[in-house]
Amino acid sequence: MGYFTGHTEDERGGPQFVKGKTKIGHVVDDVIKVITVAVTIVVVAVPEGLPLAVTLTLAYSMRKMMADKALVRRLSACETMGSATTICSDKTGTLTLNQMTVVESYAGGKKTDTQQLPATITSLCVEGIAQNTTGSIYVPEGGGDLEFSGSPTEKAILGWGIKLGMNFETARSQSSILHAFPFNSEKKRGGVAVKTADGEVHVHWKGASEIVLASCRSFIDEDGNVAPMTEDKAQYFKNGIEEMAGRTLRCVALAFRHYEAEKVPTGEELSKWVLPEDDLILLAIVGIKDPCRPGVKDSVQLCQNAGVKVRMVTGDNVQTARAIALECGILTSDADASEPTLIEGKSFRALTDAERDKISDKISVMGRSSPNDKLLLVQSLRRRGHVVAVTGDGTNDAPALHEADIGLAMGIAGTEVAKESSDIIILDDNFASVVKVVRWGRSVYANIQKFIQFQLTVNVAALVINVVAAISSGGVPLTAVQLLWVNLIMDTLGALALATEPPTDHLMGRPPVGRKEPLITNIMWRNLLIQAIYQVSVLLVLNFRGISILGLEHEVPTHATRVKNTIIFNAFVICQVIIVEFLGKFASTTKLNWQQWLICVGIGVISWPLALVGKFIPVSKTPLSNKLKCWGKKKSSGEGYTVYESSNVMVRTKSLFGQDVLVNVSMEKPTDIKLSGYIRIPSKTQGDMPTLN
Ligand SMILES: Nc1ncnc2c1ncn2[C@@H]1O[C@H](COP(=O)(O)OP(=O)(O)OP(=O)(O)O)[C@@H](O)[C@H]1O
Ligand SMILES: [Ca+2]
Repeated sequence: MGYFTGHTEDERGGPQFVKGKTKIGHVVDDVIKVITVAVTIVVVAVPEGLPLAVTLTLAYSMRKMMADKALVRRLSACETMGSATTICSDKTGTLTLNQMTVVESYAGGKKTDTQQLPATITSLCVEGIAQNTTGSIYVPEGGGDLEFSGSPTEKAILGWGIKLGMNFETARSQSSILHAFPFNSEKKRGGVAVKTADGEVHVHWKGASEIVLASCRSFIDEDGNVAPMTEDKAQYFKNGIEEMAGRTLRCVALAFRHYEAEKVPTGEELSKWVLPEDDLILLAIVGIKDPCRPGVKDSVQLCQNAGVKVRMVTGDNVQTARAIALECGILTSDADASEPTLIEGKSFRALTDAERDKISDKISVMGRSSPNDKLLLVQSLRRRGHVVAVTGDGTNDAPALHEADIGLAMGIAGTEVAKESSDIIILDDNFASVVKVVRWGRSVYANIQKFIQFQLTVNVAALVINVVAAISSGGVPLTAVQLLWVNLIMDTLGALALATEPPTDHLMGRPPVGRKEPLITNIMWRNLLIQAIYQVSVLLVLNFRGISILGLEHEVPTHATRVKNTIIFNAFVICQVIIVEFLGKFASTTKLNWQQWLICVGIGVISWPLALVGKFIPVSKTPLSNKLKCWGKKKSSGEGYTVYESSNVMVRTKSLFGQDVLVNVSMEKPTDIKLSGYIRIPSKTQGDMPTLN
């Protein structure tokens, strides 16, 4: 506008546009210039580096997390993990070592030493142990230690069998298996029906001690005779279990019953046979030691300091769970150990959804839980606004892993199905690695925040300077090339630099962001405004008064303007901590003398103490975005978060592996700037991309 009304000046100081005199070619040239600046300003204003930065920081941390024994399957899970408010962990294998040995046993109606057992008990126990197992024992040919295979619990029980004098091969050959019901976490027991050499049928059961005990009608006494399970005796065994469990032991009971051979189904029917599970005769109860992982206590403490509540959800006995929880610091004192802090899966299951929501927050330990109870707990916690991370290993943990905000599967003990439904696989099954994931997640979140703050500052400053200058004088101090260059640097180098910042310890010293906090916090707004205002005011002063301030009045006007603009550009860039000496002519800058350089550096350097001083300005707790509601950007407000229009941006970018990917950056929740979709665009060469949702 100013141009066509003759208000702008050309390089010789005369009007640039004189009606009838200025050539058409000139006008087109100048119009193109104006359009270039306009387009540049738009390019600068759009933070198109954001998806790149997000992808970069996620991909970078993903690679680093591999070293910390976490395999990330869904990229955005790392960032979500940073805002986790609670972790529901398994006990066996995650908090404990999963190295089990039988250290105590009840058999023959009392606490025993394996040596002095009557032969009837030993032979029945051996039969049950050898046949009712999914593990096996291998005897190395040249002698040496026996080799056990199977789950740790199975191995421990097989080991106890050896102590009883069992010879695995012989015991296996002495009877034949008719039908088996493999152990599962739902029923917490496994059984097998065998036919002995003399034609008898025995049904052996092995499983969670108090559950098996409840179906026993008799036991074998110290003389090897079957004796009825009186109330006294049942109580005696129960006390024994409680006492062992109280010392962190995991209790498994062995029982059997006779069955009429003629009643055993044949042919087709046999495979559908439901093994009889009542009227059992108790053979033995064993206490298995599975020590806490060293360092677990510290990891739990670390989580607590970070405001992340650790909960234990285990299939094990409530008392065992309690003892282990006390040992690793999930429970702090015996006083805690009452409902609902310590709860049994059964009672939790029996509640209604509303009742569950009332207590779920308080639950620290859930014992004797089935995989479905885990799911119920996760659902309830999520309804309470928690960001829930869940660990799981079994096939039927899949629903809970799926439902959780972050599902963590165990790499060693985990089944394929569990891994398939998880977001992250913990390769060494260790709880400490879970905590490391939290740390990485927080660092990812912080890096994205830093990048946004950085970009917004630069964008705001560049825009304001140019717009103000353009409106008032028609000329822009930062040219299109300069702006594009700055933009390039900001978007790529800025993304690289900030995305690859490693996590620091102080990340674990503050509470999690949870669901409610906006992505751009008030602190960020404050820092951003301070920097932007400083840069804008200094640079604008330079722009309008620069020539006199710098003492360039006596220079040729064109040169003076160039020096001034160069200073503005340099100061601007140094404000973003980047030096542009080598740019030379390309960005239409000229050589500066050392005093002029000093001014640039000086202006840039002031940004730094300013950032420190800024930290002392108090910031209100209510997110600024809430205060800005009236601006009409808001579409609807669900519980705890705000939904903005144009919430999804599909961006094409390159992954770290060099493939073209489409990234769907969802900004539905201010806390959740995340890759909600990640589609690989097929290319001829496909590297080993992680599978993403
Ligand atoms: N192979 C097995 N045979 C018989 N009983 C078992 C076997 N494994 C476990 N048990 C019994 O079942 C109980 C619960 O097992 P479950 O698989 O539900 O939990 P877990 O996976 O061992 O524990 P967590 O949930 O903490 O990982 C154990 O306390 C034990 O008494
Ligand atoms: Ca940009």
